[in-house]
Amino acid sequence: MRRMIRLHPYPSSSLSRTVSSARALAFPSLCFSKYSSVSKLRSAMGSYCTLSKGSSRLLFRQLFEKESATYTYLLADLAHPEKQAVLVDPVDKTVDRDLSLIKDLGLKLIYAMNTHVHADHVTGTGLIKGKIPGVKSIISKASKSKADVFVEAGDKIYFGDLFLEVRSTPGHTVGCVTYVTGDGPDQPCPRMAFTGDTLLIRGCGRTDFQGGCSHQLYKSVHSQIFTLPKDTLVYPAHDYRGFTVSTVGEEMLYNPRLTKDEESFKEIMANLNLSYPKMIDVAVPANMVCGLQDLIGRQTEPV
Ligand SMILES: N[C@@H](CCC(=O)N[C@@H](CSS)C(=O)NCC(=O)O)C(=O)O
Repeated sequence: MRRMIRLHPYPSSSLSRTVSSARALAFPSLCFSKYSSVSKLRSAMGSYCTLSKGSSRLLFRQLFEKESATYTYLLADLAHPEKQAVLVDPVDKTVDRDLSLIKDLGLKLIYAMNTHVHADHVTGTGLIKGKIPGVKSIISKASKSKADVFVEAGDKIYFGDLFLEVRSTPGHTVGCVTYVTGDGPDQPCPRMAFTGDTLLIRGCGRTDFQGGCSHQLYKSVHSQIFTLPKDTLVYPAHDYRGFTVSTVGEEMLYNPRLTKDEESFKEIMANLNLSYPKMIDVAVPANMVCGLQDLIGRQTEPV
């Protein structure tokens, strides 16, 4: 069953904002020598969509936590009277920074959501709930973790009049989901996919613990992410090499793992030889309760 998750129902507002140059910011200077013309490059990467009302009303920030190389994403609907906002994959160590930004920007945080049960850092969700009591935590039902709201494929998570659609993308963990900005005239264009650890830039999440499965990850990426428009922006939960954003079209062309056939992919994944995340024994139990166990006894700055 598809559900719409909206904490504060309100009538839609009419918009008369001028279209900004967000597209130029998203695609600063794509210029690869193998493409002899702009049109060839465009057909490989996906044609540009017309900027929507949703693009100008969306406030978007990519935030970084350097110890675990984790990205947290802040999204808000600036056209909504309350400027409702969500945080995707907050980290405990950077909660104060994130909440101070939210305060500076005059946003109302309504959801702290996770793409999955992380193994390398403790989620900031528990701390955030302690500091801003109305905030609700969100995670997938399949994660079997504790949270206020459990989501499944097809659910829409509203913040103001904008929404994130839930796509089930297991493989790195059983409960991994990808949150994708809405499809519609008043939603951001190009779309944005918050892929967690399912799809990384020129890589993907490991599949050797937490119910990981290479076959599932391959299927998830090909059926749930590579079927999005090619100009969809890909925002992962981690990057270890300094990349910040990619597109579906770019990953379909250049991802060294997911451009392979499934058998070759499985072989690559079986031979990654990565050491276990340093924090795994602390992070997984903490994240199974959305970081709430850490609340007691922790010294936190009031926001
Ligand atoms: N060295 C880091 C952990 C690095 C790591 O294993 N990253 C994960 C995502 S966090 S569980 C991963 O899937 N990496 C895929 C890859 O190809 O690097 C630490 O000790 O925390």
